[in-house]
Amino acid sequence: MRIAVPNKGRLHEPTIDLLERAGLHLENGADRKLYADTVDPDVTVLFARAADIPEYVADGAADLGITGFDQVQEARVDNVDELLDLEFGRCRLVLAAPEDGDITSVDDLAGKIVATEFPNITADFFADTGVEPDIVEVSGATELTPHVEMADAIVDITSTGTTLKMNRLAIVDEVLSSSVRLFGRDDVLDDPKIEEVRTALSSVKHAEGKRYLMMNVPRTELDDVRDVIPGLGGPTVMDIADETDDEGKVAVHAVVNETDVFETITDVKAAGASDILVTEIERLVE
Ligand SMILES: Nc1ncnc2c1ncn2[C@@H]1O[C@H](COP(=O)(O)OP(=O)(O)OP(=O)(O)O)[C@@H](O)[C@H]1O
Ligand SMILES: O=P(O)(O)OC[C@H]1O[C@H](OP(=O)(O)OP(=O)(O)O)[C@H](O)[C@@H]1O
Ligand SMILES: [Mg+2]
Repeated sequence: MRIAVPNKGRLHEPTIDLLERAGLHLENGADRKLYADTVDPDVTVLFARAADIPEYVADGAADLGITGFDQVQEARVDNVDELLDLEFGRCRLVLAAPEDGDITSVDDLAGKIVATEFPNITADFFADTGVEPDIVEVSGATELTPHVEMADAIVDITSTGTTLKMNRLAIVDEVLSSSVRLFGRDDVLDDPKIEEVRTALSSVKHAEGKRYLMMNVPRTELDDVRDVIPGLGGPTVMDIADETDDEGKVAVHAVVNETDVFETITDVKAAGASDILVTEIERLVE
């Protein structure tokens, strides 16, 4: 089974990092190589441009792909299904025009020119509005085009808004909201290996922002401690195998949201817990 992932750019590192955390460690993958083996002999990773990945999957060069939702939409592939939102690479495709110009709404673009790296998404967006500007495809530096009279407006990616601001462009409308997705070709989705990979990746996402809390609690205080743990489901309670432990303590383990850890420690301590340990969680398979 082959997974196509971005070969460079901003999505490359976080994608490799995610595969590694999911246990799909890459092997024999030197810089500039086009593919790498993984610890799983059935899984190979292909490196391709973020924009080409949907085609790779649709055509059968790869079975699974990881790239931005914007790229999947732009490729207009109809034989791939989304399997998981990986929740990084968040950005928006927006319609933007010069801050001090005449274009302040979609309607102002009738008969005008819009430049974009995403002509298909842009065409679909305008088809829904009934306004039909000319769409000019560019391959980068889209923000420049309104200032050199190539276009009246642009459809481009924004996340922090810095690039738009630097180029004195204002958002007119939102076209699409994107993040990185795992997707697969529909004729291979029954393969159990696909579910294995999906589960491994989603277990990393589930573990994000969670901590594992362990503590010892006198049996007599167990109910009080249990009451103050905001766990995912109830905490796990285990006997401590210690014959000399005449107090009768138990070990309590719980998965807690990172944001609740500080308060929970204070609360369980006050309720009688001791020897409290907090650890990170690599993966959480639900
Ligand atoms: N500023 C951004 N913030 C968040 N995500 C972004 C941003 N720019 C691009 N992305 C996401 O990354 C994907 C790949 O972007 P792009 O093709 O521009 O590659 P890149 O990482 O910029 O590398 P390069 O442009 O050097 O090839 C986009 O389709 C989008 O999903
Ligand atoms: O809202 P911002 O945080 O400023 O991000 C938006 C910019 O990010 C992307 O460019 P990128 O940095 O990938 O450069 P590129 O044009 O070389 O792809 C995108 O094409 C925008 O220009
Ligand atoms: Mg880019």
